[in-house]
Amino acid sequence: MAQSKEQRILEFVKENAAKGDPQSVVDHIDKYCNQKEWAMNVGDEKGLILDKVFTETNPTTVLELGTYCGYSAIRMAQLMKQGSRLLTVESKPEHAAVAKQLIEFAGVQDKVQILEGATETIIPSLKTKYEVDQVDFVFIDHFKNFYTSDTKLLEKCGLLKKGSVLLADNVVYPGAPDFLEYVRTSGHYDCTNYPSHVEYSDKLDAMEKAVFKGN
Ligand SMILES: O=c1[nH]cnc2c(O)cc(-c3ccc(F)cc3)c(Cl)c12
Ligand SMILES: [Mg+2]
Repeated sequence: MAQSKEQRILEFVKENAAKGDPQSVVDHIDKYCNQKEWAMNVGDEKGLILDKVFTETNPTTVLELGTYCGYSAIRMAQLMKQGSRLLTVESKPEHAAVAKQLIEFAGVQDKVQILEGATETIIPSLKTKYEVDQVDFVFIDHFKNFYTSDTKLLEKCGLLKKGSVLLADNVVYPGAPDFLEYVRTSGHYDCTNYPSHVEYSDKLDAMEKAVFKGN
């Protein structure tokens, strides 16, 4: 079986990064994806926006939609306070397998739980199966077609509280126009746009922060 790009990223990190050092893992993923093969990690430029919004929120319960290789999960885990937890949802088993190994190599496995499956199936099970009450921070970075439906599902399942922060990647490229329309016009969110660029590229992109105002 030929090695996948994600497996090559994992191998590069294991051979070059410092084990147990999340920032070293993040830096080496960026180094590989800048110099060798592009990959859809949030990256260093948008990663700084993620860090800033995450730190401002200082969340206890974090949900990520779209794990991929675990880059943003590792980035967030190193900023998380004692006793907080990150649940990250990944639909592709081969991506979840690489993410699990990178998260363990980084030493943040005690804070991060990977949930394999479709978001529309997992979100309704968070309260009962994963003992989640409400989420303080949601990083949306899976597929643009599911941004709006998953946001509405989070609302319907009572997972958002006044002040819960949604941060969505790629709202310009590949783009999530219906999501922007929804959060900006529904009346349930206070929105902020953060212009940036596609990871490891000069293509324009942006992230959108949407703070839930309560029901
Ligand atoms: O599918 C994605 N999910 C989560 N994040 C993504 C991302 O950050 C970037 C891209 C992307 C951008 C430009 C390009 F030329 C090819 C791919 C995708 Cl496609 C995703
Ligand atoms: Mg993305």
